[in-house]
Amino acid sequence: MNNKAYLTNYDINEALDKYIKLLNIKESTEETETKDSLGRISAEGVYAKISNPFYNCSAMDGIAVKAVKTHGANEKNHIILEKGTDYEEVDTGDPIPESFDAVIMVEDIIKESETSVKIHKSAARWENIRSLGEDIVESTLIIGKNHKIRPVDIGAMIAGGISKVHVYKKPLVGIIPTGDEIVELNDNLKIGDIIEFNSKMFAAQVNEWGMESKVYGIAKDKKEDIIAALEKAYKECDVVIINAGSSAGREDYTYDAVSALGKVHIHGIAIKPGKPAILGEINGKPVIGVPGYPVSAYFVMENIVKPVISKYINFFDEKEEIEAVLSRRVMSSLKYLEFIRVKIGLVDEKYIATPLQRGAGTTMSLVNCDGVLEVPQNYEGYEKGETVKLKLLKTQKEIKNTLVLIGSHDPILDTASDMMKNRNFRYTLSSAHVGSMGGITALRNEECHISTMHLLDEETGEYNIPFIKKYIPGKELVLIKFVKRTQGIMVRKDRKFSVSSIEDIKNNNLSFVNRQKGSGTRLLFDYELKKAGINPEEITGYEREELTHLAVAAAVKNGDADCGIGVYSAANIMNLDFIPIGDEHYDLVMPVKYLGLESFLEFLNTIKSDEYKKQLDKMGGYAYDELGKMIYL
Ligand SMILES: Nc1nc2c(c(=O)[nH]1)N[C@H]1C(S)=C(S)[C@@H](COP(=O)(O)OP(=O)(O)OC[C@H]3O[C@@H](n4cnc5c(N)ncnc54)[C@H](O)[C@@H]3O)O[C@H]1N2
Ligand code: MOO
Repeated sequence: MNNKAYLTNYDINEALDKYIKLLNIKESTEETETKDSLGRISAEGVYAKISNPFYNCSAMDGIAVKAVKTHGANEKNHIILEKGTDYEEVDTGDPIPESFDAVIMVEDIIKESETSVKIHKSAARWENIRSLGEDIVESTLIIGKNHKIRPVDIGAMIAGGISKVHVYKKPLVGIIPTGDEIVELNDNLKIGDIIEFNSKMFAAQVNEWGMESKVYGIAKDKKEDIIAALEKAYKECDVVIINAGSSAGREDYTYDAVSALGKVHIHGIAIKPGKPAILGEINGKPVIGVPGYPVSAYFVMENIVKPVISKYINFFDEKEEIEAVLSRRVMSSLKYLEFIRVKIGLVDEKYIATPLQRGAGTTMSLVNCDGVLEVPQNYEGYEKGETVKLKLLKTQKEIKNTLVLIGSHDPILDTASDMMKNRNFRYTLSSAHVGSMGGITALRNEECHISTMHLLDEETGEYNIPFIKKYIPGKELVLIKFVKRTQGIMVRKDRKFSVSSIEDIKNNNLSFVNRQKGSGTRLLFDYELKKAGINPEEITGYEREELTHLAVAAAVKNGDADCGIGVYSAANIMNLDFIPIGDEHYDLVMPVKYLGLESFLEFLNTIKSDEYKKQLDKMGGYAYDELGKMIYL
């Protein structure tokens, strides 16, 4: 260990202010073809060189006339005009021949001969003429400075005679992934390898911000190697990002490498995730150490790297903000500004935000989140039900078109979600897997549109309805039959033990992986244990919990446990053997008031389709003879 272990805890805004002042970034500009300038930022106001139109021209197909010659024409009194002296034929956009000052539309004339027409309506001066500069007058401002150029701006600039435009030069951002265990994605991965993907995400972010990126090869965790990579990159690029090695470990050399070639201004910022970020400089160029964990890395890129390097182009798109009601309490450390990923649903005209996993290594939480809640430093957090401001990572329209499902997990939800998008890209199914009882709670608290559950009432042998009546009384709900599915014991095909029943798990002392409390599968397992007269303590691994059928199957496949309980399809997907223990009802429940939601109708049509049922057959272990049947509760 070394002296870097003590990081500072700089307020992010103070850190940015200080760093940006020290760097004193000077933007540079270049000329680009106007037609290629989409998304670039204008470095000066653009003024029209010519007017548009730059001569008086006809706005319609017809004839150019002298207005005075048409006066007196009406339905009763037709006037005859002679070609050449009284009129000339013109098409839309044609210049108005000299001495003419109005245009009559072709629909309003009657041809008398090849050289004469009859009119029954007089024309006012300048009628149907686009006069010089009607659209753009020479010397007027088309777009201002520091403006992100859009397709319409390109059109207007070219109409105004601007073939080239001054824009800020895109900074070239060099990205260096580091680490001995980091490898490019390949077909021969071994235990201990970490797939390199951060640099690809960074490059895409930089491109999205309107800048250029260059990803370097992976530098090994050796000080000399990192210094060599950094030296090359800073000479070739305007900005350098070094990924990982930012904290205080034995092999974290970013700090030393930046110090060897330049200076570290700040190491350690009061944000979570992302605290070990390093803000340094080599010869006036920003060199930023971004933490290795992908989620930390994402937030450091968006909240530190982006505002700093946007100084090269004097612009960045800010994320849209909305207000939402929190569905759970959010606790946060007083020490940091915390970025919390949230799922957002529009339920009953109100945005509801549900916090997602907080781990810094959970890339999927970034994929699945719709927005970010920032809990300021010195804040303990927010209470459930509080209205908070969120930064959106999706559009409000996308959120509006999302059916929010919270409840029990089954792989057929992924299939439905995928198929629904395929049928109509506008609608999305967002499902959060919190178990059947979690689904009941979400329905009761109005956090979701729809829930999935499989809850067996031991007394009556009936599924789901007794639980809904007990836990969500007084709400108008509808139960929609989904599937009957087979649950069973999942085991590896190459097992060296025998198992044909729940009793065998105990008798053969097999290690087990369980589902979380509140999940229907957990209740089923407990029910089966009780029936067999087995005490949970007699099951090795009873306390180890996974959140989904697939996670249980993966643990069994990986050899972390001998067996687990789940649905047939999960065993099938993971190529495991399956010993059935019984069938159960996996149903949908929703408030009646959502039956008309467009996203729900799309979902319902999807799961009722032949294509979907074919897919269920392929996955195996599902019966769907009642699918879609509605029972009003
Ligand atoms: N003793 C301490 N340990 C850690 C501290 C600390 O303060 N004291 N801070 C933790 C925090 S917070 C973070 S964040 C990480 C920062 O880690 P580093 O920046 O030093 O990065 P590494 O340890 O080298 O890597 C961490 C982790 O990141 C993933 N990774 C790295 N590079 C890539 C890449 N190019 N593509 C994809 N994923 C990558 C990988 O999973 C590494 O294991 O340190 C904590 N530890
Ligand atoms: O700062 Mo680390 O970035 O909390 O995960």
